[in-house]
Amino acid sequence: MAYKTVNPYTNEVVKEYPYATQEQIESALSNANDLYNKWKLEVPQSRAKQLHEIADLMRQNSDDLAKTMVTDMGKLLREAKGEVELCAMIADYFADHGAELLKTKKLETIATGDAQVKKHPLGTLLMVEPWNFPYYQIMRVFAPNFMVGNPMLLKHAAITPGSALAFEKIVKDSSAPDASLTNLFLNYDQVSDVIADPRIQGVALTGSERGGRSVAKAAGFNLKKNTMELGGTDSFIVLDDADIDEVTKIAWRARLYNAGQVCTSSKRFIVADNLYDQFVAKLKENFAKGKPGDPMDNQTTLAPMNSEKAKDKLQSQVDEAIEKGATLAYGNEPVDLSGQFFQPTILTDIKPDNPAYSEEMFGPVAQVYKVSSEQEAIDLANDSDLGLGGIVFSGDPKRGEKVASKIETGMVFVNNFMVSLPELPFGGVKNSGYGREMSDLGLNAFVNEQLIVTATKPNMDNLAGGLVATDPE
Ligand SMILES: NC(=O)c1ccc[n+]([C@@H]2O[C@H](COP(=O)([O-])OP(=O)(O)OC[C@H]3O[C@@H](n4cnc5c(N)ncnc54)[C@H](O)[C@@H]3O)[C@@H](O)[C@H]2O)c1
Ligand SMILES: O=CCCC(=O)O
Repeated sequence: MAYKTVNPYTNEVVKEYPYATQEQIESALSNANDLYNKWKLEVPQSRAKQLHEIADLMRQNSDDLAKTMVTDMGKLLREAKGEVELCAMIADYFADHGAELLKTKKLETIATGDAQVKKHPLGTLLMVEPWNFPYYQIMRVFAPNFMVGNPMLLKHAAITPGSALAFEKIVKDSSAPDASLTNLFLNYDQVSDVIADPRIQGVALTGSERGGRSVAKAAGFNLKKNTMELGGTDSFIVLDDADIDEVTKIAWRARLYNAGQVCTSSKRFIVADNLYDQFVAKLKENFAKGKPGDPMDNQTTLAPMNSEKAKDKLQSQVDEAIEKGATLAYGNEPVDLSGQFFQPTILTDIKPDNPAYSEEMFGPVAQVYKVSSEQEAIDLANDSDLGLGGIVFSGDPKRGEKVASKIETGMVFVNNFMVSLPELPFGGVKNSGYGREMSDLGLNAFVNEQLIVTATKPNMDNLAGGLVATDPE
């Protein structure tokens, strides 16, 4: 069995699903292509009502949807409900603004005729998604592309099949056409085959660098447009004039939210030397407060990790970091529960030759670095192959903004927690990937921006310097 829900709190195997059959794949591609041929003749506004309906259905079914996610990958129930609400907000946002953002743009030109860029759908897309936000990752691609008119096939993570089916059901229960989103339990070879199919016109992946490289290779070989939302080692810079009380209220949340399994979690805290001791002491105090337990229980504040495999990988990264010279400032004790719990852990004194310096740790482990100048903080933040997000704290927001603009990542927040909202572009640089999701940038990721220049009759007068054949006479 290929796709499997294993509850990471109880370790119970809840349900298993086989890989998709060739017939299922062919039927999904064919139905999606038929829908594309229908949608391309319609205006985006005609889909807004259906997208609002999907938002409403998500809100009405929030409890069940949230519980499905908790069973699949173990996040806290109240965080799961927050994720469902964010999905509904994203759907509402693109339903309200999609048509306006996709409207035809007129261009000023010396060419003969009226020039305009029209935005057409591209065709069917394949989205390949990870388990850490089982619905939100889908919705980031689904809502904008539904408005554009691109039908979608979903390949979700093998450990979150329940969430994949629940999202698909919401779409099918709405008045949106069934082929708007089809879930397929694909294996990696089937992913490559689907990408190669001429009916697929784009691929959106969120996941690891390794997964990204594989899928981008197949997309590149087949000349399919693609976006890659990959990992991060985001820094949280505390400048020497920062308000340490405000900083410490945010810092632990920025690391421990979703059991630390967030691409934009603050993974490297880079702290000015005058505030370092206070920062580490307060981080330890806050990390010690987590109450492990059943993620369905509202009293629990420390959720299990998503799987035994993920926990084992994090444990081996922490063990190696310590073996190679890092100081264990807090944590790394076993949690006395049978689920996949990892005690929040703080590592310091990590030198550049320690593998932990450059690896992404995808769980509740914070690295803290001491720096003696603003420039040292910037250099350390940029000394990474990844470039997703980041946070800068300063008593002077203008100074914080200046430092933020020197950080080589796709997103930086000054004096606050990073938030993801439909109107804000999301994405990274370097090995964190390329392209953006959400906002107008995400909406335009898979659009044919078609130039049309309309003249009433030919006029050669204004073509001097243009690429035209020389007059034979
Ligand atoms: N930038 C972002 O928006 C973002 C968001 C969430 C997670 N992430 C990153 O995702 C990673 C955690 O997720 P993961 O480890 O499950 O990622 P992963 O790359 O293993 O899996 C993500 C998806 O890609 C599929 N996949 C992986 N390799 C593939 C291959 N060779 N062919 C076809 N499909 C393949 C998986 O089955 C899954 O559906 C972390 O690095 C995290 O930072 C990034
Ligand atoms: O895990 C990555 C997405 C989380 C976010 O939107 O910040």
